[in-house]
Amino acid sequence: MVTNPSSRSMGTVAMRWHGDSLELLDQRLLPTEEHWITAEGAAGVVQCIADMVVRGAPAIGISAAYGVALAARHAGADDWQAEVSQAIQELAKSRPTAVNLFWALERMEQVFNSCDSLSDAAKRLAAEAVRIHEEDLAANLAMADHALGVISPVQPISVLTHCNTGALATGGYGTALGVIRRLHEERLLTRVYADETRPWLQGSRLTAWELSRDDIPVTLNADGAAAAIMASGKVKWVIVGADRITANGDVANKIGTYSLAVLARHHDIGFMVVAPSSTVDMSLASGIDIPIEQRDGTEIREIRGIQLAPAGVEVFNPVFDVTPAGLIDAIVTEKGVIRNPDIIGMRALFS
Ligand SMILES: CSC[C@H]1O[C@H](OP(=O)(O)O)[C@H](O)[C@@H]1O
Repeated sequence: MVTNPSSRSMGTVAMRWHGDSLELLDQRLLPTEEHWITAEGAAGVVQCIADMVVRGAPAIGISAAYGVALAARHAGADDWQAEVSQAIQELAKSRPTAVNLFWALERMEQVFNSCDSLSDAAKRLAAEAVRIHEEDLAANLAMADHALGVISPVQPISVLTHCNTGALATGGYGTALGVIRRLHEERLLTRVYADETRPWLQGSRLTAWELSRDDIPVTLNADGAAAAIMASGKVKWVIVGADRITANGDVANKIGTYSLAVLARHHDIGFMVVAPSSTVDMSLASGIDIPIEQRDGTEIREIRGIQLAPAGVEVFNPVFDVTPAGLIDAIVTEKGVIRNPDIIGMRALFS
């Protein structure tokens, strides 16, 4: 029996699996509209990932896994192997930076390679996608436990976060936002400062929405205000997610993360990265090897069709940057914590 893991996670969810169809909450429309899209087969999932209906490294991987399951479900009896293979290839092209996508597709491909009939593939690929989803939720809960051990606050603290790493970006609960959620549950959180996260505004549109829904105290700030917030002594930790972590502990995350790490070091504030092991890519030696997605300049020139800049002005829009391991105090995964990450610490946990 294929279940919907989202039904077991508390509160906000990004996706709903029904055994034969996948619904995605359209994150482009939040916070003003809660609209669910039914993905039209694997091609529909590719479109939803590329257009950022669903986004966030773990959520992309989970959605892609469901996309492969849908490909098997919709495949023709004669050509099912070619159709599923093709779907895996198309899904792999949907976004380049978050390694969770490729990790999930590899897991699905392994199952697919051992299937001997279409009905076997349809059943087992759906079950594997659900497992990937469930494991991600469990990893988030485990990471929150580990992170609390690192922070070990004796009294409530305020923290600063960037982008959206919550239930919307994952299989549920969240990575960095899961840690923040746990601090709140333990009454150890005074307030979250949430960077608005230009240009796509994951912070203002998604994080502020998620936290407000759960009555977690949040103050939204322009990205440029982070330095002043840190200088004021208000925050003890900067807590962020990741899209890819390389063998030496370098971290690709939403554009603007690197500058936060520099600022945190200057102000002697802890800098924590929270990500499941599916975000770790030990095949890349360092962050310089990470493919950084460049998105269309329209994301900076306009907001929802409203012109913000001279039409056609040249735009530089890399949507991720790389934070060098040396600026990170702790990488928290469900397998454990790497303090002051380097290749030795990474290998100790991931090889
Ligand atoms: C726990 S999500 C990791 C990550 O995904 C976000 O990117 P995007 O919204 O472009 O998919 C961001 O970098 C988050 O930190």
